[in-house]
Amino acid sequence: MRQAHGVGAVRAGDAAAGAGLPGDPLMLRAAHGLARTCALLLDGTYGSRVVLLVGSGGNGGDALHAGAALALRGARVDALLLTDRPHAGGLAALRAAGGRAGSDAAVLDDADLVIDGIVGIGGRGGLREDAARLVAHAEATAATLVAVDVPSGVDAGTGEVPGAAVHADVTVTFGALKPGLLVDPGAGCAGVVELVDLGPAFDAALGAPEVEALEAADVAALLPAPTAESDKYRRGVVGVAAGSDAYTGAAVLAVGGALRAGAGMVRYSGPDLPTALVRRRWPEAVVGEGRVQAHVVGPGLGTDDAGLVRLRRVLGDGLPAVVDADGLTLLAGEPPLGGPLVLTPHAGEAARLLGADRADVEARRLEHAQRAARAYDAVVLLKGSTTVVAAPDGRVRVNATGTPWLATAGSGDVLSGVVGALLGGGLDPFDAASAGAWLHGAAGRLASGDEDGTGLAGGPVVAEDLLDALPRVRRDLA
Ligand SMILES: NC(=O)C1=CN([C@@H]2O[C@H](COP(=O)(O)OP(=O)(O)OC[C@H]3O[C@@H](n4cnc5c(N)ncnc54)[C@H](OP(=O)(O)O)[C@@H]3O)[C@@H](O)[C@H]2O)[C@@H](O)CC1
Ligand SMILES: [K+]
Repeated sequence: MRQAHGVGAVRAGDAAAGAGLPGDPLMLRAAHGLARTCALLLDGTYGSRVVLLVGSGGNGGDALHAGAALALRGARVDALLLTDRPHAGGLAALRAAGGRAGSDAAVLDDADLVIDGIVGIGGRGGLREDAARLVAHAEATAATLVAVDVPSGVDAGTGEVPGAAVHADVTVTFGALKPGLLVDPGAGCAGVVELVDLGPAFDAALGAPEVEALEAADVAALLPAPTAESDKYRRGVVGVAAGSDAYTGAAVLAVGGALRAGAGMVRYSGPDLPTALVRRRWPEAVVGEGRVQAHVVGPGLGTDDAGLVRLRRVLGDGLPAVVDADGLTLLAGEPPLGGPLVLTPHAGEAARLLGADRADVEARRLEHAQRAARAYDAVVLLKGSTTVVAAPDGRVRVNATGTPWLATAGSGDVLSGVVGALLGGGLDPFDAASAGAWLHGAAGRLASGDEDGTGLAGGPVVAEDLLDALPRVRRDLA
C-alpha cells in the first residue's frame, strides 16, 4: 500500500525528528537523497551543468545543500535566487563547495539538470510571476527537471494547481508521499516520484495516512478467491439493470464486466432489445429478476420516467449497489435511497450530483469526491486520470493503474460491472470500489500495451478489449 500524509502530519514528523536542530540534520539527510537521485539522472556529475531554482524556505535550503553536494562531485552549479533571504546554511554550503549564486537566467540555457527548490509544503496559491517565468524558461530547455519535495505550484495537501506549476521529470519527496503527488492535477506534474527516508522518529510521528493507493499485493489480498466449497451463489450473484433500446451496448458491457471480474452469476433485467443482445453475447447470464447479492444500475438506463422506476425498484431492496451514468443523473434529484452505495461519476456527473461546476470538480478532485461521499452517504469513485475513491467516513484511496487510453466509450460500463462483481463477492463498498478501479486500470494497461501508464507506449483500446484482459489481470495477481 502506498500511503500519503498531509502537510500537518509531515510537520509533526519534522518536529519529532529534530527539524531546526543546529546543523539541520534532517535537511542534510533530505538533500543527500536529492543529490543522489540527481547524480544518477546525470549519469556522472563531473563537468555536468546544474541550475538550482531557489525560493525563500526550507525547500530552497534542500536545493542549495544538494547543489553543494553535486558541486563537490565536480558539477558546475549555479543557483538562481528568487529571494533576497535564501536559506543561509544552504547558501554558505553551496559557496564553500564552489557553486555560484546569481540571478542571470541565461545559465538555464545550457543546463543538463534543473532542481526546482522554489517552494515545497509551505506553498500557497499558484507560482508567483517571477517564479513562473523562470519555470517556463527551464521547461523550454532540454534539461531534466527535478522537483524538490513537490513540484512548485502544486498544493502538497490536495493536488490542486491553482496557477502555473512545475512539470517535473522526477520529484524527490521527503519522509512521506504527499496527497498532492497522488491526486490530479498535481500528480500529473510530478513525473516519477522518489521517496527519501527520514528515519524512524519521523515515521512514528506521522499517524494515519490521508490518502492510500492500493498495490497489486493489496488487491490480491482483498479479492475473494473461490474455494472448493464455493458455488456460484457464494461467489456472488450480481443483478445488472442497465441498457435501454437506445443504449444497448451499456447492458452488454456491464454484464461482461461483472462476469469477467469473477461474479458467480449475473442476472440481467431490461427491455427486449438489450436483453436479446445480452443473451446472444453472454449466454451464461440469466435474464430476469431474482435473488442477488449486489446490483449494478444505471449505464444506458435513460433518464426518463421508465429509468427512474427501474432505479427505484433496484435500490428499494437495500442491497449494496453500484450506481453509474444515467443512474447518477436520476439519483441527483432523489432523496437518499437504498443500502450501501458506490457511485461512479466522472467529473461532469459529480458536478451534477453536487450542483457544482465541472471545472471546479476537475480542479479540486479530492475535495469534491469527499463532498459527494458525505452528501450521498456513499462511497464515491470519481473517474479521471487518477481515480479518487472517497468514503463517507473520510477515508480516501486513489488509483493510478490506468492509462489515458481508458478514456473510451463503454469503459465506464465495464467498470461498473467489475465493482458490482466485487460487491457481490462480499467486499465492502470502499474496498470494492478501490480494488475495482485497480483491476479496471490494470486491464486497460494490459489491453493497450501501455505498461507505465503514460499513454506514450500503448495503443487504443475499446471496451471489449478490457473484458478480454480482465481474467488475465486476475490470473497474474494470483
Ligand atoms: N521542516 C524541516 O525540517 C524539513 C523541511 N524540508 C524542506 O522544507 C520544505 C518546507 O519548508 P518551509 O516550511 O520553509 O516552506 P517552503 O515550502 O520551502 O516555502 C515557503 C516559502 O515560500 C514562499 N512561497 C509560498 N508560496 C509561494 C508561491 N506560490 N510562489 C513562490 N513562493 C512562495 C513563501 O515565502 P515568502 O516569499 O512569502 O517570504 C514561504 O515562506 C519542505 O517542502 C522540504 O522541501 C526538508 O528539508 C526536510 C526537513
Ligand atoms: K519544489
